Amino acid sequence: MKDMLTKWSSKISNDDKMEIEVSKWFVRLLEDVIIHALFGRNYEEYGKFIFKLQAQQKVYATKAYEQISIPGYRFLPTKKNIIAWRLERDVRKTFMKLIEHRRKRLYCRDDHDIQTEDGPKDLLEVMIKTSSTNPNICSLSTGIINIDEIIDECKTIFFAAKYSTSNMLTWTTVLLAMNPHWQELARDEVFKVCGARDAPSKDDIPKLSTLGMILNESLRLYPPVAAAIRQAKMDTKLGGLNLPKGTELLIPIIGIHHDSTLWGEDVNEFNPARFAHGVAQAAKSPMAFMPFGLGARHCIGQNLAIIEAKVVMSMILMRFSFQLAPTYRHAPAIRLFLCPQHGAPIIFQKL
Ligand code: HEM
Repeated sequence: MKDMLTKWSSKISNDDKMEIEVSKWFVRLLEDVIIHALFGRNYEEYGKFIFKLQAQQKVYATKAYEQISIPGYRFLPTKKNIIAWRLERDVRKTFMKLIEHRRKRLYCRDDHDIQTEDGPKDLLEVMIKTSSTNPNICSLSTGIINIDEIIDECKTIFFAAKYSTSNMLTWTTVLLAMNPHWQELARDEVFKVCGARDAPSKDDIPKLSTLGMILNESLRLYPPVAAAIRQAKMDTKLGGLNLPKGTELLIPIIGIHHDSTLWGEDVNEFNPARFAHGVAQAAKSPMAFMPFGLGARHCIGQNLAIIEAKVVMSMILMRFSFQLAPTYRHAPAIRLFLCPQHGAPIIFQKL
């Protein structure tokens, strides 16, 4: 993070202003955070390679999402499908290599000792330890989860964590650029809570309540994940609806967040104060706010995402004031995730 801000500062000479397209920077920042949290420092190369492959996958997935879906089409060996299948194979192979390497380092040394008695250092280590009930057996199939499940979890986290959190940061920066009053309130709070520290400490994070309200309002107006999907596992009665087993439901998170019967007449306005008394009091229903989904399968990364966003936004607010660039065009679009279609050019000035 400090690296990114130093680069921004060096682009701005003296008290000049500088235009920065923030969405690209936030994506790169999130890649670093995820690689370190999931794999640890030594696996940067693998991580970067997987991100490169997934970025290509996203292009194909977005195109497929925007096209009319013809049943069975995805199984045909068209040029696009062949490329998509190859990318999927390569992602899997790279994860497999990485997990194998890590597992060997953990358990399969010559002396067959467990390498460390310490607690797990990152998420991958947690999963590897869960996958093997007997660490002296060099296998990933004796435990609660197997290698295919570990790979699937890694794929989801790599993809979901990067684009969702970077979009939240982008929209929050755009909204604070559009609303200088709230930008000022957030900055005042950051200085008051963090004092002379150049980044918030672990104890500062929960005290940044205005910033928390701003992040919630940003997630309400521009939820990075615009909808969730559920399938009825059995014949179900839901309110007045009878849902036969197998029925798929699309829960329109973005629609619920913009429903004036739940949020009031100012539903389309940026008003973080609506969250002043907590999420449950912000709307007519305590379930109306669902940027991370609801229920047993809600997002596992919710707390991490909010901590990341508080750290990033407060470090920016400490150093710069910012406003929208004249080239900014407001055009939210769903490209798998809800993002600004033409990017987010912002003008930064050193404080
Ligand atoms: C602003 C950031 C984020 C948003 C808006 C977001 C949103 C969501 C949503 C809406 C779901 C689906 C929940 C449902 O179906 O009910 C989900 C699932 C998930 N998210 Fe996130 N997410 C974010 C960040 C993260 C991060 C940082 C991670 C990982 C470190 C993560 C990992 C996951 C995983 C693994 C699932 C699947 C959970 C399951 O199926 O049990 N997400 N997220």
